[in-house]
Amino acid sequence: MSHERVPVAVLGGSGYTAVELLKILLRHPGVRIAAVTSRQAEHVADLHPSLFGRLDLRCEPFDADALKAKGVQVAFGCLPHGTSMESIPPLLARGIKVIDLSADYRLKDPAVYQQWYKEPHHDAANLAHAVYGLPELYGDRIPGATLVANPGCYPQTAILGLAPLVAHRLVELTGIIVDSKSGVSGGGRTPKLSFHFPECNENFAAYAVGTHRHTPEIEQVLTDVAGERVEVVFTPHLVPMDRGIFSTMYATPTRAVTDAELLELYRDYYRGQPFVRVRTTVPATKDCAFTNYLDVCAKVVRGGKVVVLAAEDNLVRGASGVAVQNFNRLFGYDETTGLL
Ligand SMILES: NC(=O)C1=CN([C@@H]2O[C@H](COP(=O)(O)OP(=O)(O)OC[C@H]3O[C@@H](n4cnc5c(N)ncnc54)[C@H](OP(=O)(O)O)[C@@H]3O)[C@@H](O)[C@H]2O)C=CC1
Ligand SMILES: CC(=O)N[C@@H](CCC(=O)OP(=O)(O)O)C(=O)O
Repeated sequence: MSHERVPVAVLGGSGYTAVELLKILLRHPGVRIAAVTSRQAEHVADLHPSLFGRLDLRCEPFDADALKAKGVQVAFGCLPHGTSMESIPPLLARGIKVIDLSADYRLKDPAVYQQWYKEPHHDAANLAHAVYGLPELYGDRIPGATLVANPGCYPQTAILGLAPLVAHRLVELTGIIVDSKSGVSGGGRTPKLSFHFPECNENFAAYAVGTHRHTPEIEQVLTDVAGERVEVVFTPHLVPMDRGIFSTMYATPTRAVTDAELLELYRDYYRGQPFVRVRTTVPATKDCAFTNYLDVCAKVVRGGKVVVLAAEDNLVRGASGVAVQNFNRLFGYDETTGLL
């Protein structure tokens, strides 16, 4: 298929997901970066020296009319949740599609959003038609979407790690344990005390125990996959490394299973999916670093529990890579364009 390059905008240009996205978009043959918005009136390469000589563009303030006038067809929202749902409605109203990397349009029920995000949802109208952008599960819904809610970083490891098991009811659907670890870039570039070098270096700790806002996202999608309520205990940890997420999931099988059966099950479930690698060996964050791959391996251990191990790069597969996967589906490109 031959395409004109699609003019795109990146919102929240100074952040980590934005720079990762810009690097991918620069090597995408079907994209023209028409605008980068930021509250900082800087050249993009001054905010991100790694883009020096690669992108000659000044950041501009967010203005939906100005983006429309530039012919922007799709905006990638790299903004914090809360801010995102303020910026997105004027874009949609002007016919600009949006791939939102924030969590604002992931949870179907605004009351659940308020419960876990501790603020009311302000855009229920657009929430109602947002498509959850996890291509391996909802790929068919993406081409016709106007608003794609890019999935969360931790949730992708848990959802893709557990989906084959819950889809086949091979494990009990409640009490599944999701024990996750993230590198510090998972917290973004905006400074915060716990990400300050002396605080997190040589340190390892859990946070948001029992309260992390990715819990309802994981449950919402796995419940959809199972067709019955799934409940997880999700505990995130901060690891003193730059990037990567590793999740270990523990589930109780509903009948005796073997490693060979699990391998077959996962291979079948992800057949034809270019970015999920079903492994026979234990994955590691370095195996997926700087790539859009999510590696997964399921094993039966002593006592009969099933243990699932999943690894990804939080900034690529966890955010900007999967956003481009969604872009490819929206605009009819091969799913892997720009990503291999
Ligand atoms: N980091 C990760 O691994 C992942 C992040 N995400 C999500 O992607 C989004 C972006 O994350 P990330 O890039 O890490 O975050 P960063 O903190 O690195 O960047 C966010 C950018 O948003 C802009 N911004 C911040 N506050 C405001 C505000 N009040 N009003 C307007 N703009 C604001 C800033 O850009 P500027 O100063 O240029 O205006 C800032 O650089 C978030 O919603 C995050 O939850 C999703 C998956 C993984
Ligand atoms: C290490 C760290 O702080 N991680 C972040 C992940 C945030 C993130 O990226 O959230 P979304 O995927 O929902 O946008 C956190 O736990 O809040």
